[in-house]
Amino acid sequence: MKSLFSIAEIRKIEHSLAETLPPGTLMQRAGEAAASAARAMLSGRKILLLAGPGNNGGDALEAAAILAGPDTDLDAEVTVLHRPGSAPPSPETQKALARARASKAHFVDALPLGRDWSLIVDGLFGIGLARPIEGDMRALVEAINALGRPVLALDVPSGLDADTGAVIGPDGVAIQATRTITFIGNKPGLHTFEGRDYAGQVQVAPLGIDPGQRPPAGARLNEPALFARHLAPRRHNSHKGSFGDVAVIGGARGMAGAPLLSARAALFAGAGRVFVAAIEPVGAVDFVHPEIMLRDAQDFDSGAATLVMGPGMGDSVTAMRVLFKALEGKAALVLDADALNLIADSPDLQGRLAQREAPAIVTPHPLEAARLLGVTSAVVQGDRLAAARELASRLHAVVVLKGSGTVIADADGAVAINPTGNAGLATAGSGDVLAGICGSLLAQGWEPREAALGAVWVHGAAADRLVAHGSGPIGLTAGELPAAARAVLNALAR
Ligand SMILES: NC(=O)C1=CN([C@@H]2O[C@H](COP(=O)(O)OP(=O)(O)OC[C@H]3O[C@@H](n4cnc5c(N)ncnc54)[C@H](O)[C@@H]3O)[C@@H](O)[C@H]2O)[C@@H](O)CC1
Ligand SMILES: Nc1ncnc2c1ncn2[C@@H]1O[C@H](COP(=O)(O)OP(=O)(O)O)[C@@H](O)[C@H]1O
Ligand SMILES: [K+]
Repeated sequence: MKSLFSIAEIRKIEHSLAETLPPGTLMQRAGEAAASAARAMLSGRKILLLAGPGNNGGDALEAAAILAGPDTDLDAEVTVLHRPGSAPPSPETQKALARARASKAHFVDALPLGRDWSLIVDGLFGIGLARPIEGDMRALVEAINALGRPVLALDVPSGLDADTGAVIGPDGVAIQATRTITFIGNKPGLHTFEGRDYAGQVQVAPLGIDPGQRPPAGARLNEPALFARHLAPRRHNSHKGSFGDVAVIGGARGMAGAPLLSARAALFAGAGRVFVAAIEPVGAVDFVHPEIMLRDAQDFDSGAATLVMGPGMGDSVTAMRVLFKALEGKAALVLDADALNLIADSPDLQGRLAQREAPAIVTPHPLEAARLLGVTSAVVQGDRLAAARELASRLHAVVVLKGSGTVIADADGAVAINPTGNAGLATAGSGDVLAGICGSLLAQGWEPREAALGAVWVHGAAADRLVAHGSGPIGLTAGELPAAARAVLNALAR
């Protein structure tokens, strides 16, 4: 189980352990884990450790004491840049400092000239960062980032909020790490918003704490185990009616491509029959995928189909009418793009959505989520988990808050962050593909939460697969995603 612990949850674990473990045990273990991670990353002889005023600095000092200590077989030059604060350090940090001072580590007060560090270890601030990094600490962070050397961050890159993945700001700075070794448990902020860029590869050091001893975490990383039960082999004796119908409703004038992308994705993700009911009909057939049945949204009877509403739908009277009808009906719904903007403008439609009994998945990007919540997109991004939770509870739906580290939340408060995907997805139409996959899995009988988790995971993995084969991230197109998603789904099913 890939748990993600908030700062408050980690502090609670720390408090309960303090009663049973001798003082300083956790810091010693953190220092040992940090020293082995540093050795594994090291290619060269010069290590610089940055030690800040708190216990994160203590971890770095422990690591320095080990790397340059009497028992080391490491042939390296260890330099420590120690920045104590005005308040006295904790007793365990004082001990770590004494051990580091007694080692062969060389202490400096300012960043030495030269850029030939083989590795820089960031122990400036961890989960105790209380305000933006300012003054000479800020200058130090900027100077370290400008060096462009490999950086191992301890617990969390200094300056990053471990809960939200936001650089603590306004206009804040954070250490740009190559790798982050995070202690006790994994943390949400390392995996969403700016977190993935700042943390680099994330490694968890449990510090000898049995995962079973930790209380349940409030969030987790998405993984196939969360939805794999729906990937059972298909029965030989099945027919197109066995895998559900999807109808994509959208496509205002000039926006015909959006519902077609959704429909293709629904088809490639395994739905039995796929329709496009267009607001502004474009033609009789999709010549690339003649399997898709094209209809006119005005007089379309969707029957029992799962509806994917919104791709390129616009805000015309017709769009409003079909949305209203869908909210009145009993079909499972995926609401995306313009459908979300129409709902954001109408408290009545929001109320209707919240009161429906049939499943609904809503797939806002941060601006659409902001409109639905009546805040700015900066507020949404400032705490993506909270925004997704709030929206799921208000709309009584599964919420997929898109972006780097997509957040999936349900009305019961369960939250997951998705680890797949890459910046190649930052291209027009990739959201339409995601909505189509969501609809397809719903139509095939997946539970809404699992359909959302599965669709987001597969969509990201499809993009990762395309990048691995050289078709991205530069120039990856949304139209390539459905076939890659199909390959990912079949690989998972095997
Ligand atoms: N929680 C635990 O059980 C463990 C914690 N450990 C380490 O301890 C860290 C947390 O330690 P702390 O609570 O001491 O917190 P930090 O070391 O993250 O920093 C807190 C210190 O920085 C100061 N400070 C905060 N924001 C500042 C700013 N913007 N500018 C200047 N000074 C600022 C505070 O006044 C305080 O002195 C973790 O991230 C981890 O690295 C480890 O030793 C392992 C076990
Ligand atoms: N940098 C990124 N890393 C991972 N996923 C991303 C990134 N940028 C965008 N995405 C994903 O791409 C999709 C974009 O959807 P959206 O913003 O609705 O675009 P559009 O409406 O043009 O299709 C979402 O699934 C989003 O999570
Ligand atoms: K740090």
